[in-house]
Amino acid sequence: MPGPRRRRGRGAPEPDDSGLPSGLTGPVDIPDPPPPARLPRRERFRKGVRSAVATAAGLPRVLRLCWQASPWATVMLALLTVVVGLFPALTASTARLLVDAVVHAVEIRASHRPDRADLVLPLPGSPHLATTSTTRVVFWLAVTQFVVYTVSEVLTAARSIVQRVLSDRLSLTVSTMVVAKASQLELSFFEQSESYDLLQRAADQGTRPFNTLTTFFGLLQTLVTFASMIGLLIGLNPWLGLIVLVAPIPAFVVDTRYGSWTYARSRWTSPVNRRIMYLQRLLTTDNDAKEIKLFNLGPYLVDRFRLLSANYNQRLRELSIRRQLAELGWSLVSEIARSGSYLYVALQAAAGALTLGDLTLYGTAASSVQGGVSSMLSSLTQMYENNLYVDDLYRLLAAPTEAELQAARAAGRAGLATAEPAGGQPGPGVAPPPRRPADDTLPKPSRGSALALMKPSPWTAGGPPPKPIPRSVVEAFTPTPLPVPLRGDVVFDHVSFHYPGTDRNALVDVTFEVAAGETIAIVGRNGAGKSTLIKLLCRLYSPDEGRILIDGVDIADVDADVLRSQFGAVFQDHVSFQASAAENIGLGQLDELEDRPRVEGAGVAGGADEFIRELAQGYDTSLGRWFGNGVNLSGGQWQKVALSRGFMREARILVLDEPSAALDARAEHDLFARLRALATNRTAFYISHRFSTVRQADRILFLDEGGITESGTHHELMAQGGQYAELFSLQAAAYLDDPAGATAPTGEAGPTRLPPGAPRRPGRGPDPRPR
Ligand SMILES: Nc1ncnc2c1ncn2[C@@H]1O[C@H](COP(=O)(O)OP(=O)(O)OP(=O)(O)O)[C@@H](O)[C@H]1O
Repeated sequence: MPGPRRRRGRGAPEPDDSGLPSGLTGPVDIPDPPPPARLPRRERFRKGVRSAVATAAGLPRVLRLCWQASPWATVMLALLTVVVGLFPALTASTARLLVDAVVHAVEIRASHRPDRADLVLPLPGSPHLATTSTTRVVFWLAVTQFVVYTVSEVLTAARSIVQRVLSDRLSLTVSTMVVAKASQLELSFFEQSESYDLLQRAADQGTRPFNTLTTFFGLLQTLVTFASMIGLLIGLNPWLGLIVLVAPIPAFVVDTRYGSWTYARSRWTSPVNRRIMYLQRLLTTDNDAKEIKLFNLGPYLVDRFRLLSANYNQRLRELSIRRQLAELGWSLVSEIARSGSYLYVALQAAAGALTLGDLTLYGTAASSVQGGVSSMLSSLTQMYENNLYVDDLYRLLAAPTEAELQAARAAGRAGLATAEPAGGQPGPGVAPPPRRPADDTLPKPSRGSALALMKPSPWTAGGPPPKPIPRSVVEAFTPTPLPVPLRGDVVFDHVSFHYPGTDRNALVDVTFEVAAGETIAIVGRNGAGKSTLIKLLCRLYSPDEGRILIDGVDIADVDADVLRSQFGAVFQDHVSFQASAAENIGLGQLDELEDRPRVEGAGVAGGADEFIRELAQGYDTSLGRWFGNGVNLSGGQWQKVALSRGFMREARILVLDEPSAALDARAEHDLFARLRALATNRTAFYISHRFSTVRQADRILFLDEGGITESGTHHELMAQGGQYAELFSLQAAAYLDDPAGATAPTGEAGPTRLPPGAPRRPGRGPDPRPR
């Protein structure tokens, strides 16, 4: 089904749901999240049940994560937890026996009876009676109590150690999963601010799965303690047992309520938190320091950082204080119930209905049971709260990877029904456009559902994790191999594209063919779509419509890594790695990182060799000052290093996006000469605003508002007298100090006048100033 025609014009950024569309300005107050809808009692109950089920259902995935992190630590922690859970009952029973033995000894002394105690020994056959002195009994019971305490302490310490080990491993596993996942996602994922928030929440909450696990094991331990204690307590008085059981329930309700509030608040404040981190980065990295100082932005940014951080912390503090106060109120209710029942037992003991040992046992058991109930309930609350965060982790992990999306798109094109994966991927019943076999005629394919594939993913904004792309779809996809050796023919076949989150087409129906070995210059005014075209060629994004073919193979069907290994690229916003010069270049071909002759060869090709050799340690010199005492390079030198990295590969296709922006005229001239030499048998795409270089290309494509408006050699375009001719003349005139821009050098023929009637459109076209 044809998709809607997109507006051609400047795309407006999507409004940020946080109400703070800028990272630098806007209100610093964090508005309250919208109040949760007040649900009828029955609905609240249902919701509660659903939350409980979701919390319980979340447990197996946490256990799986723990098992993945360390199977032995998971098992050890489970065992130790259960064993440690038995000890409070054991300690209470020993204490009761000890107190009763002491009371017995005191009574014997007071009544001057012989000092003897009868012991019932649990031996096979009939109960065996042994007789000993009361002092001995007291002595051995005290020893037993010491042993019980000591073993309990040792086991508790062992559990803490295992817990620590598991926590570290789990944190590492989770953060590795998060960064690995981030590296597999499509570039489009990063275009949405919700994605960033989700990524940040998932990365920040690396310990949450572990908290769920410890809480769960804590719950188990409490259950064991609880079951053993409640038995002792009910033996004394069933009603007392009931009171201590029920008293902590209100505190649980308060806890649950605040648990979901805390999570809602953290979701709400996440965009603010991201802004705080952005400001922190601006203020602490050397790249940004120059402008921050020059424009004296430091005090403003610091102030904003302080205000945002203070508000953020205040919000968290408020919530925490409210929670503490509410919990305090309800714990007082529990305390009154506990003290009242203790008073009752004490009165019973005073009246002789219970022994002192019973009183001791009751004291311990009652506080243990009550503590147990509230700890079980708060464990459930914590598990519920942690589960909400763990959901974020799983929501991120469920985001389809680049490879999965490729498989889903291929299935869509082949007309296979795929299960509906949230996030706008093709679902059952999506009628994809018929894809034509690659041929020379290249009729225009119809608009299709591929647009839907790139829509912002609604699931990043909350809700249940998306349904994953079915394994069968992923496994059914077999990437098409590229021909070996690759020639490097490139065809754009009616390609249109818009960036996710915008409603403007960055490329509109772009069609052209490039023969292997051609050097193509792409020119056009700022924002015309030049870099976008290159990004699509490298498959950093997928076209909404149309196809891109390399040697007749649709790149949508090629494995992304295989495809990209055929490209040598330098981007406008290249990376300056804080690493040695050799590493900066060698990273262009990771498996050849250590191959120094090759690295140096690439350095020569990129024009960096000369100045690198003059550095103190040559190619081993550290570039940038983040780590160690490195050297800072000039913009042009960094660009030459990036260019050299692009030349590290034996790539069939070279993509240079404004490689000359920071180069002086001589350096650019040399670069282009080298490029021509290196590009023999290689296809090269060269984006530049410098027409003196551009004119040397085999062919020039002129882009305007996302479409190709002119194409040909320099001479052909000058003869056409179109936009290219106009802009070339403007730039040449600036060099020749001819403000009218009326004279125009054309190739080797020397300056000529623009053809009469050639359009002049001031304000359009690339920056005509000489660079
Ligand atoms: N990541 C992005 N998300 C949304 N819109 C984008 C993104 N990158 C570029 N655009 C928009 O797409 C259009 C084409 O941008 P592109 O970077 O391809 O232009 P360009 O011709 O390379 O410009 P320049 O000469 O300034 O480098 C512009 O309107 C730009 O605002």
